[in-house]
Amino acid sequence: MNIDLLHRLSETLSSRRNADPESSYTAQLMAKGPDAILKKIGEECAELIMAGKEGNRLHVVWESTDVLFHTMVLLAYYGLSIEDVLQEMRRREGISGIDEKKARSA
Ligand SMILES: N=c1c2ncn([C@@H]3O[C@H](COP(=O)(O)OP(=O)(O)OP(=O)(O)O)[C@@H](O)[C@H]3O)c2ncn1[C@@H]1O[C@H](COP(=O)(O)O)[C@@H](O)[C@H]1O
Repeated sequence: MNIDLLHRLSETLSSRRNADPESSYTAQLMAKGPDAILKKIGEECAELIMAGKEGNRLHVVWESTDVLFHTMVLLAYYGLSIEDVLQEMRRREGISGIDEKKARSA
């Protein structure tokens, strides 16, 4: 994964928070508020599920990118970035899924 690209994209998305809604797709989506972003994530997740069911690898990559992009828009909306997600992934590194499940239910 090209982490620099994700950091650059995070910065761009963060700069869209107070941008003119007419100036970009992201600025327009953010101006509509969290419900609009969440609706978009829901739609993109549904499209990813359909792509996964059909088994078209290119389609799976395309829809995964849409899900990741819109998730990053939500993060930026709340003043977060991909770095916050990477930090959580680093924390989980080496923790088995079973340990994580126990930690969540504790
Ligand atoms: N990676 C993306 C990206 N992925 C997907 N999309 C947009 O997400 C939307 C996906 O929604 P759909 O597939 O449903 O397409 P749609 O029907 O056009 O969308 P809706 O009108 O229904 O919302 C499309 O409009 C895509 O253009 C993206 N828009 C922007 N980026 C990146 O974000 C940066 C900032 O974008 P802007 O703020 O828009 O300039 C860009 O430089 C890109 O690097």
